[in-house]
Amino acid sequence: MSADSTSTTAPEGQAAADGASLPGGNAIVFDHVSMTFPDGTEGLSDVNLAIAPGEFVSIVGPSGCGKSTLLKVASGLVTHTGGKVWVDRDQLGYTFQDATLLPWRKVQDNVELLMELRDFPAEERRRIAAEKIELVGLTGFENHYPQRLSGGMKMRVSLARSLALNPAVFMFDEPFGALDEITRERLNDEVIDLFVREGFTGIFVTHSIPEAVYMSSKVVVMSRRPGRIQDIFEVPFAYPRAPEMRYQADFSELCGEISLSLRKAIEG
Ligand SMILES: Nc1ncnc2c1ncn2[C@@H]1O[C@H](COP(=O)(O)OP(=O)(O)OP(=O)(O)O)[C@@H](O)[C@H]1O
Repeated sequence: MSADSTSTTAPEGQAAADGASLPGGNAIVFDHVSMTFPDGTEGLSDVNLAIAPGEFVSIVGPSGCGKSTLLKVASGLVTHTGGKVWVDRDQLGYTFQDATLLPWRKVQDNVELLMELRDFPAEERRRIAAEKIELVGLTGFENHYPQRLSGGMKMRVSLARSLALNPAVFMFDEPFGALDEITRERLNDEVIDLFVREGFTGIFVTHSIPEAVYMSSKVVVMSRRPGRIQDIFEVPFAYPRAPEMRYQADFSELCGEISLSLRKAIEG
């Protein structure tokens, strides 16, 4: 069902059980969205952004500008105070900076968690979990507890857990910020691989401009708080992407343009 978290009824003909019938056929639409927290802090102001199915959009912006708030508004974790949000919340996947695994559950049981909450039959849960565990390269680790996994492996479990519900829209809130560079680059490639194979729409918050360009079909730069959309950059490189792309002149040039925009955002 399409969601407008102001809980007003969607205009006739726009309520949608699938992304195809969201406004303009988009997978997610922010229409003049603003968000003021109860203490009066303005998190977002007049955000307008439409993301088409199959796009991978990274969001960069000054610290505290409202990037996480934007994802939370989309997922319904917080309710926006103005405008409209359109997204099919039944088909949302979400990974956070912290893998948020339950320490007392083995890998298999962590991956089954969201399916359990949705009452999937046990046999189906096991089958889908095995499939997704294989997809993220963790076959053989099903019976390990999170404390025996590296940071990168924990993130893979978190990805598998979200992938189990086959999300049409997958939101990533700085998922690899705490990892070392090599692990981070490897996971970048794995997410791109999943994106190409699974065909979801991606929204990826990061502080790293090269990571944003490497992953995305578009990079959105937000202004400083209250966050607005300041600039949108098209990324002209085809998928799948080769790690060497990071050393190409046109890649560096685009990173430079985005960096300039970000500097303007920070300076206001
Ligand atoms: N519950 C809340 N009440 C009041 N203010 C809040 C609340 N949650 C977040 N904020 C404020 O809203 C602003 C946006 O926060 P948000 O976490 O979305 O920023 P961000 O761009 O993701 O930051 P960072 O890049 O540092 O992770 C910040 O100034 C933050 O302090």
